[in-house]
Amino acid sequence: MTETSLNDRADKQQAAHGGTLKMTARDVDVFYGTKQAIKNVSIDVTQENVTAFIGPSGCGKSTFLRTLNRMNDTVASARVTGDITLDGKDIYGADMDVVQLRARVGMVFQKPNPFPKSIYENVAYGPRIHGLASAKPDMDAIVEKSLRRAGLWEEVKDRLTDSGTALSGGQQQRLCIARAIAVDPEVILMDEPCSALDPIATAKIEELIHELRGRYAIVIVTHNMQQAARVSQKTAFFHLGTLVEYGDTSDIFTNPRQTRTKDYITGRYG
Ligand SMILES: Nc1ncnc2c1ncn2[C@@H]1O[C@H](COP(=O)(O)OP(=O)(O)OP(=O)(O)O)[C@@H](O)[C@H]1O
Repeated sequence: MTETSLNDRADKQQAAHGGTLKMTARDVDVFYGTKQAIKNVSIDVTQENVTAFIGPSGCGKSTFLRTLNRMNDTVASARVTGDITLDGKDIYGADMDVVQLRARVGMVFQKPNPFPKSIYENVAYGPRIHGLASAKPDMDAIVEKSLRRAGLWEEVKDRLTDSGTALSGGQQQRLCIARAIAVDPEVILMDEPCSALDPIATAKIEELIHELRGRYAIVIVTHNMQQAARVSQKTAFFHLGTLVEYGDTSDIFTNPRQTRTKDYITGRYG
């Protein structure tokens, strides 16, 4: 295929999705036992955009986020149906290596959860189990690069042997982001990453999200509509397990098409 036609194809893909398609979900249902938490959700996650999932408590944002790296597999009662792909490949397919998948689609949780180990070890652990570094200098380079990308290097470079749990909450969360980055992910899922942080630590994480945008496809669940407006380019509004509306963040917040979205963003419920 000529370079021109490859470019044409890429342009068309961009036009179709407002970005390069990274993950797709089609007709996804999630059940906990007999209770249905997600109903028929279809959405595209694009490379260049930060995608925010918003909606009232219990609407299924976290449940849906966790389908994107099969984190729901760890919940015995959870059952997922429908199709979810990463670079066109079915992530629920029999030949998908779940450990590999969770490195490619990393996750940062609501409460910072560093291992009770040194700062260095927190970052080096993943690359070690995935065999990404063959010698100490390689590992040192991965640890430094990951901490730099997470905006933490300057604060910790002289105390890499200190425990990760001794850092402030905001630093711990950036350490968890560095840990996700260390295994070279393609997508980073963030489940309310700032809800346990003060406003200054929150601002740093938001700044970091801006810096990481494009290098990684990012999906963030947030309760905070201002945060969604600040950090994302695409927003998905969930209500009672359904995806009510998905579009450009600017449209969702200024010109929503659905009454339920409008009611939520104007504070009528939530
Ligand atoms: N492990 C579980 N077992 C059973 N039900 C669950 C489980 N996790 C979530 N649920 C239920 O699934 C529904 C969706 O929950 P989920 O946590 O995904 O919503 P959410 O929008 O992320 O809520 P919040 O904003 O409060 O975190 C809720 O009714 C919840 O009670």
